[in-house]
Amino acid sequence: QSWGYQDHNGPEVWHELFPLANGDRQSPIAIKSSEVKYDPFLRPLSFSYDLTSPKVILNCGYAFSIECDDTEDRSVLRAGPLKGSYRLRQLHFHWGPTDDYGSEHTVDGLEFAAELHVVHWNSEKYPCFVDAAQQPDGLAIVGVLVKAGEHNSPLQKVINVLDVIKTKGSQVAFTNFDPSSLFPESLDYWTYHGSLTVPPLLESVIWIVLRQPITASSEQLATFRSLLCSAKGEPACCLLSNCRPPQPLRNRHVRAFFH
Ligand SMILES: NS(=O)(=O)c1ccco1
Ligand SMILES: [Zn+2]
Repeated sequence: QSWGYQDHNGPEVWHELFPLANGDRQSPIAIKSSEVKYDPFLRPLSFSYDLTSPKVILNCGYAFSIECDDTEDRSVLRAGPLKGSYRLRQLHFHWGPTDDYGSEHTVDGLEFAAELHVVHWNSEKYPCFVDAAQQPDGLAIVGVLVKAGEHNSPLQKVINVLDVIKTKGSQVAFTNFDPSSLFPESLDYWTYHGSLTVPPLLESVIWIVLRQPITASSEQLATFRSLLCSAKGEPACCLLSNCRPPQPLRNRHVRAFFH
């Protein structure tokens, strides 16, 4: 694709090709816990994931993603801030060049080493992901902050295959994996209306950012950075960072499930 995360094609110039970049419900955002509002009508998150939904792990050039079979309602996210049920589509990570930053959402000015995104689409209202991605309530993405620290063993299953998908466009079978094995113990969350954080930056996402970070070791985080954004046969170019900085909140409020 034409865009990326380097100076010549990164987040600061995405607006030239994708005008939504300057929209009024862009993601990520800087969450300020003193400005969120507890909402007693928010419900606990409810998810049910089928181990066999994940099918392949893909190096898409700007990240690696675990792509799931979303041809039926086998793995879904419900309740929380959502109306209806949202079908699991894919999960992927964002990271930075060092352990000091790499998350997309920040909390009280704190940047985390990485961030997991678990992407779902509103399969009750829309026929497919691409249609849902055009609607204001089409997508629900769970964001999980990743702190540098203890080794993360469920994550190691993912990391072990990254050497087989080093170059952009490569993929390998990846199944029998439970995405919720990557969730923290607490499902406390903040929620707000935002967008995809990569082009085309569509403003169709109900964001659900978990308050409790998970950890990953420095070695595990370093493996993310060893992925290449170049295709096989091209000069090697490491994917050192793929995080978009926080965007203006504009006329939005962040609600909290907890208080
Ligand atoms: N980074 S993200 O989760 O907003 C996303 C999902 C699909 C494209 O971009
Ligand atoms: Zn993402």
